[in-house]
Amino acid sequence: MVWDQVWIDVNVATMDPSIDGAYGAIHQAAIAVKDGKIAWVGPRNALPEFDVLATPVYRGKGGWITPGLIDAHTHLVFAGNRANEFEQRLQGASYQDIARAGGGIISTVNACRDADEAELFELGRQRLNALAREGVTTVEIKSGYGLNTETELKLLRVARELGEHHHIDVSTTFLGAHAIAPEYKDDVDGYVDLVINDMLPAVIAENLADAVDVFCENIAFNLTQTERVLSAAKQAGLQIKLHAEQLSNLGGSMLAAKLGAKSVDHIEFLDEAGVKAISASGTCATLLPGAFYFLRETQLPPIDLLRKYNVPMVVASDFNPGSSPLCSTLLMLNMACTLFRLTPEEALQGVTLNAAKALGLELRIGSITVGKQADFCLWDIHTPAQLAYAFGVNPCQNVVKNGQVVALPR
Ligand SMILES: N=CN[C@@H](CCC(=O)O)C(=O)O
Ligand SMILES: [Zn+2]
Repeated sequence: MVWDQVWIDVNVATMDPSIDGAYGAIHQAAIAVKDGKIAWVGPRNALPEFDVLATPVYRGKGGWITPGLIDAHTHLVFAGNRANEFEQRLQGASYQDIARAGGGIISTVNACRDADEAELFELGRQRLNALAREGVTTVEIKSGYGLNTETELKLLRVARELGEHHHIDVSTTFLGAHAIAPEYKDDVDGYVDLVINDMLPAVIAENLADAVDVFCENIAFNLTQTERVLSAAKQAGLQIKLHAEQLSNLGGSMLAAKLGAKSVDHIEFLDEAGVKAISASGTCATLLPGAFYFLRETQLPPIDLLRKYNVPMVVASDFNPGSSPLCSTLLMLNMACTLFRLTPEEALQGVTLNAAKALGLELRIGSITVGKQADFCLWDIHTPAQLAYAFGVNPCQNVVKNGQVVALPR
């Protein structure tokens, strides 16, 4: 047997639900890789004979291997920063006050309209490097800071180019309905027409989006407007997801469930009826502890209800300049446990297999399973719980992407 590489002297948290036990763990394990895929995984003493002269063998010194981490909700391509609003909020202004006064998302929109693609690409590359150092191998990147066709296309082109020039795979999401463009502040439905009839066709023509998202909220788009955009996206064959129940309960998650959304995101104000609806539709619940922590204006999401109805919980950074300027998926693991009381295993599921589900990629990534893409990380830890337990000293030792050991950016 000749494989491309073999890993031994490791413990493996496969995150594969078909393997019994916490984390789908295999202790004293081995992994074999062939043609960019997982070819074999199991106990070291069951590893089939292989040609040791022809096969590179990596020793993990008893560390743990997990699937490559997936950050399934980011707004990572943006220019400018909103530290001034951070100061305003610390002096008593709310996120909604600032948005209603013409700041918030619109502040970043102005910066993005002025920025060129090269500047946006370099900013995005640095942020992807930060996530890559923490073992992230797939990232979702949304647009939503253009609010005109030209700039929404610019942001999505940059997101696509980042995926082409970085080892991290990028899944892109069109979020033209992120806020009402200043030019349409008195004609919201007119702006929704622009999103559906002008932006969406242009995004599709250049194949720039894998999914479409909307911000359904009292400072953004109501249920009717949200349904118009998501229905148009579905009709065009794109996956849909929704920023829902972040600051209030408009019933966005119920609508998303009805339309078969891959995920509803934030959901701090989600109620039991909404949880039952997303459970029935197989929609994932994307938890964004960074926004909860940074804004401190919302309430805890209904974790016990999500558990009760077996809703797949996703954990993501929501990295963006306004509500979650926290570019760290490892920090989100810690916050998912310390703030939202997830178990370390639930949190790790949230950045592996469940995150893959939220992106429609669970057949390809998210667990260490024979036939899946060989995306995995070696960590200098004694138990997988350490990934959520401690923060600040990065335990990531090696990253394998598509079966290639990658040189992590310094
Ligand atoms: N709430 C909507 N969108 C982002 C925040 C965007 C911003 O404030 O720039 C979020 O997911 O939190
Ligand atoms: Zn977001």
